Amino acid sequence: MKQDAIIRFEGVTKQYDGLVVLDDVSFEMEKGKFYTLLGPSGCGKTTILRLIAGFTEPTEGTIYFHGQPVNHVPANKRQVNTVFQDYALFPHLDVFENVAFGLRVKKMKETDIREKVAEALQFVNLKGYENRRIQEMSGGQRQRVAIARAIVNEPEVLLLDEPLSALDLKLRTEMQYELRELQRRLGITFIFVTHDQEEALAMSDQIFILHKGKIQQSGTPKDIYDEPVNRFVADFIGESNILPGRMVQDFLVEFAGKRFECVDGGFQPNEQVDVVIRPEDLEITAPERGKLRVQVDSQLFRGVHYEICGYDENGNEWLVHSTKKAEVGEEIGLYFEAEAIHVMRVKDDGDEK
Ligand SMILES: Nc1ncnc2c1ncn2[C@@H]1O[C@H](COP(=O)(O)OP(=O)(O)OP(=O)(O)O)[C@@H](O)[C@H]1O
Repeated sequence: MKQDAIIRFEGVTKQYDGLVVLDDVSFEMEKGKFYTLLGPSGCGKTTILRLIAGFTEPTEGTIYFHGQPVNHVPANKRQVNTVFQDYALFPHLDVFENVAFGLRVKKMKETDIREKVAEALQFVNLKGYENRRIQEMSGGQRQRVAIARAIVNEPEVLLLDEPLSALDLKLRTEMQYELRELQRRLGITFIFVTHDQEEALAMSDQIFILHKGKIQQSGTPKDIYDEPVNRFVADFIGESNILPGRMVQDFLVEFAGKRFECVDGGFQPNEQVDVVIRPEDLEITAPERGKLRVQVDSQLFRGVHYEICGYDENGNEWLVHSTKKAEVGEEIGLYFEAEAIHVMRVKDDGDEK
């Protein structure tokens, strides 16, 4: 175990009425990092948060905080606070009293409460809003009140369950910066749940990708984007061209009816593989200069690039992001470096093939 692991799951399974929601999940989280649980609806993200918070217990396996088992430790005895999707603020109380709530429950002295609430509101840039009613606050401000209410308790871990999903895109992007910055300043562990892959890539130190009750991959945003371990991850994170292929030998892979040099090794000769090439790693050339020939089927202007879709001679679909324009019906060449080819073992990702 790492020295500063604050939370550890060991073989954690969670079932509801016989339905396996988490299946033998193990991981560690360190102090002071920004973690994101990412995955499609129903993959078990909220269940992990509920297990960490102590709202529910594992069916099997053990959860440790600082190396101590906590399966039976109640929620109010854990150094964990949660910011919920709907914020769960008290509409009849003003901002100050919403933030002070947990401290009053703990029967803290009034002077200490004033000091701590002021500090928490300062942290989320809401100084001066103490006497406002919740109804008079915007969506982004309510979000910040909810965060202040959680951090005022000085938790070791802050759980955030899709906290930005109610906000419009512009505010959401602003709050992404704010939350990330807040986490850095506070230095506490944030565990953030989202099903938005761009949000996860932008905010996290480490991402856990969940699917069908299993962690498919964990790593830094860059690791996961550059080196997805299976089809599910490659497809879920960013846009990808994913093709079935065969490893001829190390550093030589066959797909789309041709052989290409690549930088991946350690495979069995003739091993079946999946090949990923990101759309931005494809370059449009004259047909005779490309590694593949593609007939352009559609084109969309996306502001920073054109999104071009076409088919090669074998009927494989190709998505290309390019600053160069192409004409529908035109034959183009696609060039890519050996480094752009990412070869993955055909691993079971829980999906029916
Ligand atoms: N208390 C419960 N009783 C029975 N089934 C539950 C319960 N809580 C969750 N589930 C089921 O467990 C599965 C995982 O739920 P969970 O809320 O963890 O998913 P999620 O990844 O957070 O999804 P979403 O993004 O939609 O919130 C779902 O199929 C859900 O219906």
